[in-house]
Amino acid sequence: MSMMRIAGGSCLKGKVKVGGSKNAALPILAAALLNGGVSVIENCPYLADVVAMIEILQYIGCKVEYDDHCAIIDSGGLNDWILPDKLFKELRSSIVLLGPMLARMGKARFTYPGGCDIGKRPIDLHLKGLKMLGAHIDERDGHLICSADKLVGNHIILGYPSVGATENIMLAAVMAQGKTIITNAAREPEIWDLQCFINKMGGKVSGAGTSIITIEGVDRLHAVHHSIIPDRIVAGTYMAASAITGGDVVLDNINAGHMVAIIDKYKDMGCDILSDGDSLRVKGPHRICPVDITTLPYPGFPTDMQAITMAVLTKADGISRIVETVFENRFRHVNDLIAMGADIMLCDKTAIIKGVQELKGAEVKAKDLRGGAALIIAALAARGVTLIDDIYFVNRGYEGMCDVLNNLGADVSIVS
Ligand SMILES: CC(=O)N[C@H]1[C@@H](OP(=O)(O)OP(=O)(O)OC[C@H]2O[C@@H](n3ccc(=O)[nH]c3=O)[C@H](O)[C@@H]2O)O[C@H](CO)[C@@H](O)[C@@H]1O
Ligand SMILES: C=C(OP(=O)(O)O)C(=O)O
Repeated sequence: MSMMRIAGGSCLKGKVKVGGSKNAALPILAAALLNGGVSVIENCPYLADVVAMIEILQYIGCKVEYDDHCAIIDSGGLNDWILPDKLFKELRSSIVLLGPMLARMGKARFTYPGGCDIGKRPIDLHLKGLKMLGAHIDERDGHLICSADKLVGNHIILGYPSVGATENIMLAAVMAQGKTIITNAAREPEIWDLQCFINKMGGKVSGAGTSIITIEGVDRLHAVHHSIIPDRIVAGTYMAASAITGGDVVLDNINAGHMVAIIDKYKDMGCDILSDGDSLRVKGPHRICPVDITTLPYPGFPTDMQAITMAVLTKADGISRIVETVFENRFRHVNDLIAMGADIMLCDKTAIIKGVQELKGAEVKAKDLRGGAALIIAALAARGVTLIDDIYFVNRGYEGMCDVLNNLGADVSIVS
């Protein structure tokens, strides 16, 4: 297994070109099943989760070419309704294949999805929504068998604005008979990007970005060409790297409008942030100011930035509080930060972070994607060398992170 070795202490300076969003690319790859034809998807990041999603599409009969961040998918040959267990468990977004599979094949057999181990992550809202569109679901031997003679639009009120459930219902409803309304839908930018993709292939979806999404079912869709939105969490991670090292980093190819909650918080932390819409210049402060954060669905502060921002706050000039409201087990990075000299106390959903003068290098282990990224951020500012084991978690969400950080002046390498 690979480890990341980071010799801390460099002040990061330079430019980063931010790639396409993982969480937008994955449902859009799933949506490529719907048109039974060609989808050209640009700015598609080269990440472990994207590779797994492409392998699933190939397994069930699609032709896929992937080169230079462009995926070309021909879903005309879709011929299998049994989704491969091992690949399905490699990522969370495999579950959003269910909606398009029902729309195209009328059935699907699948196991429970994978993704970061940050809570129970049930799929009840997905299944309830699909049942309301006419799907039948049976559980047998650890597999779910889902079928529908036809899908019919309905009014679905989500008990929680789940990102994945909103996507799955949108995808199933695109070719359903009649109108579907999703109330209390997730409002994340990745949902808006999915709506753009669906509409470019001839779908009729409106309202993404608000909590009410309307889908008018259509009979057929056509070929589509689309470019994925920038990854706001990757951008936020390099913002954190600049903040904790007192650096001066320019983030190119971002959408500042998708990052308002993150930018506001990093300004409160003392960062000097200049934005011109699709680029951001982030200058880290001399001393980081403590802040209080509550993670919330969009447009609130994203849970995916929680661990990363906690790493920055370990060096703040005072006490910060972070309340994690989205996932019930997303503090697994805390003990490793403590091993690096951080002073953090956990009390149920709240982490109390007392800033310290200095972090020190240590041997630590990534437990999930953003928790792993948080350890990298802390290590950049720590005295001495940090070794981060199980670094493969980070490859699920960051492309070429070692090179990006070294280009900014860090001292990072992968060791076996
Ligand atoms: C691939 C992807 O896009 N992943 C993102 C997506 O995950 P994901 O789509 O899994 O996140 P959800 O919005 O569905 O989950 C939010 C909360 O709802 C709960 N829930 C969800 C579905 C369900 O059927 N029942 C239920 O109880 C979850 O356990 C969790 O506590 O949104 C999360 C919240 O912004 C992000 O952290 C993830 O990075
Ligand atoms: C939790 C995340 O991903 P996933 O939902 O794919 O596990 C994430 O991107 O931070």
